[in-house]
This record gives sequence, structure tokens and C-alpha cells, in this order.
Amino acid sequence: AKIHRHRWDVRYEFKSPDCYKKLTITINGKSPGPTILAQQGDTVIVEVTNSLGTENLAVHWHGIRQIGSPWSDGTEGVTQCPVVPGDTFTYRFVVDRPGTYMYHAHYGMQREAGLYGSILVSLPDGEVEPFAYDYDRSIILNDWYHKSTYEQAAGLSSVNFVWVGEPQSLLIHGRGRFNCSTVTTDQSVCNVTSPECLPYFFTAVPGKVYRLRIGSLTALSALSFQIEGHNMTVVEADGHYVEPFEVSNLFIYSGETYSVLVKADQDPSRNYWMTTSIVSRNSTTPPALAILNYYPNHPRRSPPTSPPVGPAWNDVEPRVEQSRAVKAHQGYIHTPPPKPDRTIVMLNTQNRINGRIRWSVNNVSLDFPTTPYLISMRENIKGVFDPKPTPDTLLGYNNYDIYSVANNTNATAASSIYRLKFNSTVDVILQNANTMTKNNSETHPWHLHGHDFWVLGYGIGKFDPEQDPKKYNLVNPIMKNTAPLHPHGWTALRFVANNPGVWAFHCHIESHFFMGMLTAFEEGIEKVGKLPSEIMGCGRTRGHSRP
Ligand SMILES: O=C1O[C@H]([C@@H](O)CO)C(O)=C1O
Repeated sequence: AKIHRHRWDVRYEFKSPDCYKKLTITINGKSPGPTILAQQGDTVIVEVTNSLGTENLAVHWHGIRQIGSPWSDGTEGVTQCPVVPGDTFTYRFVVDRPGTYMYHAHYGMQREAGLYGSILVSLPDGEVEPFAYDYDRSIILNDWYHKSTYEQAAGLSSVNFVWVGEPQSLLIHGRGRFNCSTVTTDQSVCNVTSPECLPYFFTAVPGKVYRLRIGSLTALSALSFQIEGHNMTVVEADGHYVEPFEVSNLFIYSGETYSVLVKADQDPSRNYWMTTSIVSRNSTTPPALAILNYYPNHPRRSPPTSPPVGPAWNDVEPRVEQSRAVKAHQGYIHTPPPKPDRTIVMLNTQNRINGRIRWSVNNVSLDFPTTPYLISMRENIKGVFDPKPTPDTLLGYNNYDIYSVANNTNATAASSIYRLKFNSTVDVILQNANTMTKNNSETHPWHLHGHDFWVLGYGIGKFDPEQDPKKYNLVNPIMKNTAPLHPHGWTALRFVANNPGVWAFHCHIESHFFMGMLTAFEEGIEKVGKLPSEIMGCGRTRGHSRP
């Protein structure tokens, strides 16, 4: 196995990814940052220097399980103290599975300021994927706000709540296009001729098959991605091979990755649009455009057609159907344990707590302890958080009407942690509910750190603990690290608690995460090796004398 060493300088720079000038967090001058390429079993070392000047930093390796290195998960508040300005922090981890992964900031709402990129892990020499293609390309989809994360965070955490609103643009691999003519103040902030906001393209040789890896790291938006005139065959999801199925548009939620195969089999005398558009919210944000360039046409030549329009934002059924269609590829099925040792039903609600709007799991909205869980639990530092466990099922859950406006007024903001028996099998039923707005329920992509889970099923309505488990897919469920919870629906997940550490489990929507929509799992803390002193330095870890 090889060692890949990267040195990153992280700083703020003015960038215009959608033609509009904004302070953007860059890695070595770039957003998206450099792609990490490695082979299964290799070690990746990233020395991250925080040159943000006045802001802390943490970087998460999304989809990498961090087996034996839970302190490298990069989740501020859970696995490490933040990296303070001027410091260099070294992340070191093994990429133990082939596939498409991502990295991004995991401190406050920092991700949406631009610190993100791809991790592509190839197969060991001599092994091949169960599908054929000629070329490999990868893109990350994102949404983009013009306000700073500070303004957003202040609005979200104020008693006079200010919602972040819809993003100004969507970006396809860091490129979008804001309508500069709407800027009425300082015209110089928006420049449609900036080369930074030229649309992304990739060039296809007619007749060839492209593996297109698509990731989403949106702050808010659920997306549909489509390529004019071309169907896509889904073959990979979150690093696991998918029993191939064809789609005309791919629904993708923040934190997910997919590989699709695209055959360049259309009229080669022209280019084609690739677009991404918002679903699940009645958004004002226009779609983003990119170009599928057929060689030898000029890559900047606009297709002669109008860009394909995405599906209706409020049509939930096709999204649920596509979620259900993602199954493990024959020959690559990891069979889940037949029964859980423990079932946790997580009711997702929006609440008002101390005058503020928050999101809760079983009426607990997470406030991070100032001492990261991994450190306080491994080092037995007492008094850091309330050890009272979050309930496995909310008291009164059976009578909770998921269609009524959330009125569970006794929700609290607290530390939230589930302690799992090592090696036990855990089912998590994510149960969606109505928000505090009438007839409204949102899509929440839930992401689990440190594991892949089996996706056992999706449903609409309230989960029936008697009947619904009988319909679970235990034959060929896909394993993923992120799965959507659909409006007014439920999602059933199963995982084995076999990775010593403390792992965040959260809604991947940046503002919802910030509003407390997360919890954490501890398992096998006594098996965690000696913590590196680099992750210390905040809260009660300061001055803590280590055994
Ligand atoms: O967390 C959220 O708050 C707003 C809205 O519910 C209250 O303004 C919204 O759309 C969210 O997703």
C-alpha cells in the first residue's frame, strides 16, 4: 500500500464561482479543492494549515470509515477540537474501500463557504468493476449563497429568526451563473465575463462510455441532475456497486455520491446540456448549466436547444421510487444480520426552543459540549455532558401525529448521544413529521460517520413497527453512508456498531445541522487507541493530564 501525502493551505479568497464575487474558502487557491486519488488500502495523509486568519477549521472525510483512526474523522465537537488559525493539523487515514467519496469542512456552517472536494479510491491492481466504461469523470454539485456563513449563522441562532432562504445559484463542479443584471448596487461585484463562471464541460468521444461520478454537497437543496438526450445507468452509490438501472434524471441529496454510465451515442454534430435543478423545495433558484461536449465540437458552443427542465419540485413519488430502486449489485451483496439487537426510532421535528427555531431528534436538539465527545469519553473526563441517554423512542411517539403542525413544546437543546453495545446490530428508523408550517415536511439527507448502513426500506406516512419490518429488503439492500428521509415519510437503516469511536449522525443540510439536527453514537470507546494530542486543546481537554 502506498502513502499519499498532501499539504493544504486553507484560506479565504475572493472568488466568483457564479460570476458574483464572494469570500470563499479555498484549498491551495482552489474551490472545489484538489482531488485526492488513492487505491484501496492506501494511507492518505493531509497536513492542513489553517490560514483563515480569524476562524477555526476542521475537515471531514465523507464516506471514509476511519477504522482505527476515529480522531481523524474531522468532526469538530465530536472527534476533535477545532484547528485554530495558524495551526497545522495532520489527518491520517486508510481508504479501505474503493469508490467515490468527498471531503468538506465540518466546523459550524463552514462547508458552504467552499471547502470541499472529491476522494476517488481505485480498486487493487488486477481487480475490475462489475461494469465497463472507457473514461472516468467526476463532478460535485453544490448550491451557493452570497451571504457569509456568519450572517446566516447569526440569523439562524437569533430569537428573531432569519431563515437562510433559497441559495442564489447552483454550481456544477464549482461553476454557476448568477443573473448579474439583478445586482442594483455595486455592479463590479458581479461580472458575467469572468472566466471563473464559465460553465463546466467535459468532452466525450462519440461512441464511448463515460463513468460520471456525481456527488452533492449542497447546503440546502435536494437536486435532480439530467443530461439532455441521454439516459444514465446508475452503477455505484456511496462506494457500493448498484444493480444497474436506468434513469432519465438522477435525484441526489446532499452527502450522496453516485456513478452513472453515459454513452455518447447521440448526434455528434452538436453539444448537449447537463443541468441540475432543485426539488423538494419551492425554490426560486435557477438551474445550473454545464455542457456535454461531443468531440470535435467547440466545448464552449451552446447546444442549439433549450436546457432540459427538471421534474416538478413537489412530486415526491418518483423520488421515493428512485430511492427504492437503489439495490446492491448481484455478486456484491453484503447480507445484513437478520435481526437488530436494538431499534431506535428517531422522530425528526422542527421545534421552538427558548424562543429559537431548532430541529430535534426525539425532542432533543443537539448543543455540542465544548469538549469533544471522543476525548471526554475516551479520557473519562466527567461533567462534560449530560450522561442521561436520549430515548430510543420518544415518550408519546405512538400518539404523535406526523401530519399536524409540530407542537411538541417540551423539546430541549442538550447533548445527545446514544451509547451502543460493541458489535451489536442497530436499526434506526428515521421518522419524518410536519414542520411548524402547515402541510409542510422537508427532505432530510441523513449521514452517518464511521460506517456504511444497509438501507432496509422507505415509506410514506407513519412507520408501523408491526407491518413495515416485514417489508424490509434483507435480500439485496444497498449499503450507503447517506440516505434521504422523504417528506412525511420514514427510512429504515441497519448497521453494526463495530467501529470503536464516537460518530456523528446528522442531517446533511448545513442549516439544519447548525440548528441541532444531529446526534452521536458511541461504541467500543474502551477499544480506541491512544488519542493524538493534536486533537486536544479546547474545553476540558485543556490542561487535562492524560493517563
Ligand atoms: O429550518 C427551516 O426553517 C425554515 C422555515 O421552516 C421557517 O422559516 C425552513 O424552510 C427550514 O428548512
